[in-house]
Amino acid sequence: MLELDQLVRDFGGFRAVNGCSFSVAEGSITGLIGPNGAGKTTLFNLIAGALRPTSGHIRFFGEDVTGLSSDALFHKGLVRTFQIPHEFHRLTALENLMMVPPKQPGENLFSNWLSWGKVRNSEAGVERKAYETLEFLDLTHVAHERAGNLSGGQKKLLELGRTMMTDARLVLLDEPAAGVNRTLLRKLEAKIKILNKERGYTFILIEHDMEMIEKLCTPVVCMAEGKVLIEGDFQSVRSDPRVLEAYLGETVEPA
Ligand SMILES: Nc1ncnc2c1ncn2[C@@H]1O[C@H](COP(=O)(O)OP(=O)(O)OP(=O)(O)O)[C@@H](O)[C@H]1O
Repeated sequence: MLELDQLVRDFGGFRAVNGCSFSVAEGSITGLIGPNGAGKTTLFNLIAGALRPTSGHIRFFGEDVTGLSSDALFHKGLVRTFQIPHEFHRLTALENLMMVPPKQPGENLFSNWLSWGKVRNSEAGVERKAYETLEFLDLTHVAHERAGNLSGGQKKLLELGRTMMTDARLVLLDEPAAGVNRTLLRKLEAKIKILNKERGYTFILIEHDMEMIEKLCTPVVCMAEGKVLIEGDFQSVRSDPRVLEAYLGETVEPA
């Protein structure tokens, strides 16, 4: 589904991503781990079109999408969520979801005039879908609450919900566990699993919470110093001495 081919990204004289290559299979949940500063978020920004690579290529379903804008990628089904959820604080949870679908007929004043019936039907459809999404996430009790008043975990669920309002194929989740309490975390994991198994979403997940990585992710890709250090199942990656060395910054003898 996604192929990264020798991606490089420089910031001035500093190379944050240094020849990164790996592939993501459709239907997988790939975990992206690595110590602080390994280049994970920069790589996400390259994949999602927020940054242009200095060199290298990105292919999505075989098409070279290197350098496409995040908007263009969004329309192709590649969606990213953020470490800090980007909800509209003053809008309700329901309205936040209704904001998402691109190219609603209601967006355009001229088409409003020409086909107001179509606009009304489309908006009703969007509202229904938004309610269904809130039901799926067990958030109906906060449907009319301002998003700014939701808890950190509820905001993460809402962010996931925004991906469900699109025709997402590949979702990039940036530290979904950060700042989420244990109970909501289990719920978030369960929802990600259902979206993967039943709705066919493919995920790449940056996470420092190894419990979440272990539960959800195969394969796991470990980055260090802008490169892929090792890729494999959770157990083999976790027990690899190079991974321990990267995290601890010192050589550890294999067990
Ligand atoms: N806009 C920028 N300008 C200059 N340097 C940057 C910029 N963005 C990232 N970097 C540097 O690139 C390196 C990789 O950062 P990045 O945020 O991608 O790491 P990360 O693996 O996501 O880390 P963390 O796990 O701490 O979030 C870091 O040394 C960072 O300081």
